[in-house]
Amino acid sequence: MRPPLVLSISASDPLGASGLAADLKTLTALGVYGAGVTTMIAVGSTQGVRSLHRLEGDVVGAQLDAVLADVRPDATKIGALGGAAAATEVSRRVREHRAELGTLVLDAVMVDLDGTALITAEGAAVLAAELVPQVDVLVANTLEAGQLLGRAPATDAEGLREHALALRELGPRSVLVTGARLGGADAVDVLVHPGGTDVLRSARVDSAHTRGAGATLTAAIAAQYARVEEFGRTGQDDQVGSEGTQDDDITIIASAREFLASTMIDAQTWELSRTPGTGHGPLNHLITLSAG
Ligand SMILES: Nc1ncnc2c1ncn2[C@@H]1O[C@H](COP(=O)(O)OP(=O)(O)O)[C@@H](O)[C@H]1O
Ligand SMILES: Cc1ncc(COP(=O)(O)OP(=O)(O)O)c(N)n1
Repeated sequence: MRPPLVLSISASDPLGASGLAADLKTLTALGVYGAGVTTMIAVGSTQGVRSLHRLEGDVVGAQLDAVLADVRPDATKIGALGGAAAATEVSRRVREHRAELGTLVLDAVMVDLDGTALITAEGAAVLAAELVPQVDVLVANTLEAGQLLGRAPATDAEGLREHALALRELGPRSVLVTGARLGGADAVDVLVHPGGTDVLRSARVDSAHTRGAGATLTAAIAAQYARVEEFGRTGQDDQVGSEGTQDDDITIIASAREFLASTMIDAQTWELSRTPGTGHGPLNHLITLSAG
């Protein structure tokens, strides 16, 4: 027996709100073993990122080599890379091990919710040219989608759809462009997948605790793919083949969005910071463990 396993390749933050910490908590909450490769330390807090410390490319490469020589992920999530060194090492390992990474989910992390750039221009270029074409599922917010396409960010749902369609032309099987930054009563995301285009809406949660939403969503997506893979492996669900089905993307992404909403609603009343009422706090990733 082996548990469903997701490899997260992400940055670390000391608050544990985003990046690797958010990923590992989300994976734990969803019953999936999480392995983690660190790309960068993003020093920050509820008040935002103070400084970025990118790991040398060979340190990122060595972590990838060690973990991939040892375990076979059911799904892999790529998050913040920080710069060209990590992006190049990750792209190379993805090319070499593509068939052994399970479903590959890319959170195209470029800008955080405070507007801080989390990747250099050179890193973003490697991400766009080398990684985007190789992934199964690409998730980008409006700024990231615009940057990947060299266009102005979308300003409405139709723009989200156009950008998702254009990004899918670059190679991913499915593309989710998240539109929370557009405002409005609902958080609207657009998914373009093999079955068509879907507008996914959920009630906007009015909360100061939204840091790490994209990280949490993409970790939850990877977790659901890993669980589907495990069902296929253990024969627990004969409807799901080991390669999944074309309808999996919409079902899995909708379910990951529901998980995200529950983490956001539960953290709404948290008072975590020494300076309440300022900044952006984390979600309650462990909602499934605390629910009575
Ligand atoms: N206030 C909110 N209420 C409900 N959903 C939200 C809210 N903010 C973000 N989301 C959802 O969180 C996910 C991540 O979106 P977004 O914040 O755009 O990404 P990122 O964290 O990468 O910038 C999306 O599904 C988005 O709709
Ligand atoms: C260390 C670290 N990794 C990733 C991010 C970006 O996370 P994301 O959820 O995409 O966006 P925010 O909601 O956190 O802006 C990050 N901020 N830090």
